[in-house]
Amino acid sequence: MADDHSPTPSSAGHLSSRYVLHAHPNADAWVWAAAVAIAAELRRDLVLRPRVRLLLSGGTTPAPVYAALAKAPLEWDRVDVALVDERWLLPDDPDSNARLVRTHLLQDHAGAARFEPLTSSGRRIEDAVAIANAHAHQAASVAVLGMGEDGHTASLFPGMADLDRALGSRQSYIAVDANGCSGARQWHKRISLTPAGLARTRARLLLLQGARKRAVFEQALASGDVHRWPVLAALGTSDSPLHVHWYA
Ligand SMILES: O=C1O[C@H](COP(=O)(O)O)[C@@H](O)[C@H](O)[C@H]1O
Repeated sequence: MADDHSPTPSSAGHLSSRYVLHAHPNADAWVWAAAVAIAAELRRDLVLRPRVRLLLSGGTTPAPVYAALAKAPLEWDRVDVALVDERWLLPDDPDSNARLVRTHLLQDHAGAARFEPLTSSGRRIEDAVAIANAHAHQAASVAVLGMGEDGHTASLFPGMADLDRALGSRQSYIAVDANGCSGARQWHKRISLTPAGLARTRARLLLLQGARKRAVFEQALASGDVHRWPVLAALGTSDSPLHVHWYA
């Protein structure tokens, strides 16, 4: 399914009801539409619950959206911010997803939010995963996802030895080793949200930039093979589709 800005791609086939494509004319429109959409999901749940949960990705794409979202006038002191995935790095490491979120989201109004990094000094990866799974009992209002040009999302990489275990897991988070997956670069040891964890979030957004990523997404939809294109695990249902925000 696509919105007014863009025709439904014919290659989307039977998966077309599981996502909505929002094609934006430029970077500014993309940033503000995505930030407004995330804020709206949070605001909706803040009316219903004492605390709400927001799951965020790292990588090179989302920083400007996070900076715009930080300016949203929400009751941020009732928002728990957690990560979709993390490289096995300490939260203050410049290459960690936690550092990206701290630098770009936890500023302005959003500085009042409570942040739960996935890693901590002296914590073993098994303990980090157990803590993440305990926190995940509180269902998230919204998850913000990215996608690499290899078709990975969160830390679910094509060809990863742990991919089947991740796809079949009933846990929300697992530790993975993406050794040999070029998209994981030097950070092969990671913690990732699983499709089961993602299914527990009420809404999900995928942030994409550039013609290459759009082509990768189309290729994934045409193939339908989640092992080759793990981003397909992010697709929602016809009742709760994945919202894909894209600009060229
Ligand atoms: O390694 C990661 O990559 C993906 C995609 O990142 P991008 O640089 O292509 O935007 C990201 O969504 C994920 O959180 C991160 O750990």
